[in-house]
Amino acid sequence: MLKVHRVSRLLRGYRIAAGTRNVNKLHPRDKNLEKTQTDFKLAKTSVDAGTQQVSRKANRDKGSLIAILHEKYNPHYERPDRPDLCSVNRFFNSARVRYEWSAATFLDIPGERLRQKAEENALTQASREDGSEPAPDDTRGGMRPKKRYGKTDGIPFELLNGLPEVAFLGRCNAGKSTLLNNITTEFSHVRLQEHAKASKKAGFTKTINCFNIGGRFRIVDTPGYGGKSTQEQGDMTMRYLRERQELKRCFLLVSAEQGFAATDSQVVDFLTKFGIPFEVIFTKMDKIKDISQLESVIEESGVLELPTLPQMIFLNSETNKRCPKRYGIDTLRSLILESCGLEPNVKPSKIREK
Ligand SMILES: Nc1nc2c(ncn2[C@@H]2O[C@H](COP(=O)(O)OP(=O)(O)OP(=O)(O)O)[C@@H](O)[C@H]2O)c(=O)[nH]1
Ligand SMILES: [Mg+2]
Repeated sequence: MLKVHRVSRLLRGYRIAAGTRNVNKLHPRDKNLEKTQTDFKLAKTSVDAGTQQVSRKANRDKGSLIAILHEKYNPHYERPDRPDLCSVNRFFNSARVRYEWSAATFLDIPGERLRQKAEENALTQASREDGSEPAPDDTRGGMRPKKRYGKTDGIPFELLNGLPEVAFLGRCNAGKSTLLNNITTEFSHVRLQEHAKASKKAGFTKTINCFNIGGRFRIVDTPGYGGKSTQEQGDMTMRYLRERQELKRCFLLVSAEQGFAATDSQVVDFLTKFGIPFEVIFTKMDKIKDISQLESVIEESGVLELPTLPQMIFLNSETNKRCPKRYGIDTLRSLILESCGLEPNVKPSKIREK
C-alpha cells in the first residue's frame, strides 16, 4: 500500500513537472500516453531509493521511472513546486531567442580580446607605477590605458553586457544542440533547427555558439569531444570553461544509451579541478529500456563520490510512439534560471533588433 502511494505521488509529481499546460486537465494525447506507456517493459530490479525499496517490475510508465531516478540521485535537491515550474515554462515559452555569436577560438568571443588587452595594459601600468621598466613591446608611449578600455572595437554594446551564461558540454552526438532547441521551444519540434543545428553526424558543431534567451541570460552550445572533434576545438572549449567570467554553470550531457566514457570522466576531473560548477544531464531517455543498466553506469562513473554531488537530470528531447512526451525539460529549465540567479517568475526583457 505504501509503495502504491509512493508511486502515485511520484506520478503526480511528474505531471506537475511535465509542462506548462493545465496539469489537472490532461491533454487527450497525454491520456493516450498513459495507456501506451503501460507496456513499457523493465528489467525486474529494484531501486534502493535512500531508505525505501521501490519495486518496479513491468508496466511502469517512463515518467514515473524518471521521477524515481530523480529522487534517488538528487536526495538533496527539492523538485521545484508546481507554480514555480509553470512560471519557468512561461518564461521559456515566451522568451525570444537570438543567435548572437560563434567563435572558433576563445579570443573570437566578443569582448575577450578587449578584456585581454585591458589586462595587459593594467599589468604594464602597474609595472610602471612600481618604477620598473616598461615592457619592450609597449610602443603606446604615455597613453592612459583607461581611455582604451572605454572603446569597444566596434563590438555592439549588447554583446558586452555581461549577461550570465550556462554552457552545454558533452561528447559528439550526446544531444547538446537538440536539447538547446528543445528548451527554447514549446512542445512541438516545429522550430527545430532554428537556433542550433543538430545532426546525426557526430562532430557537427564546430564552434562555440551563443544564444541570448529573452535578454536575461545566454546559453552556449559547444563542439562535442571525442569522435571527429579536433584538438583545437577541445582547447578552445577548455579555455572558455576556465576563463569566461560570465559562465555560471555547465551542463555535462551524457547519452543515457551510451553511458559515461573515459572522456566524460576526464571532463568531470577537469571541471572539479578548476572548481567549475556543473550538473549532469542524461539525454535520450526515450531509448532506455532497462534503467538498472543506467544505474550501474552512474554508480561506476565515480560522480557519486565527488565532494560536491552534481544534480542529475534525466530527459529526452526526441519523442517516439513509446515515449510521446518530453520528460525532464522543465526541471532543466528551472535549474538554468536558478544557475543564472534568476527567479522562476522572471519575465523576458525586450531584445533589441540588430
Ligand atoms: N532518440 C533521441 N535522439 C536524440 C535525443 N537528443 C538528440 N538526439 C539525436 O542525436 C543526434 C545528435 O544530436 P545533436 O544535438 O546534433 O548532438 P550534439 O551533442 O550537438 O553533437 P555534436 O554537435 O556533434 O557535438 C541527432 O540525430 C538527434 O536527433 C533524444 O533525447 N532522443
Ligand atoms: Mg551540436
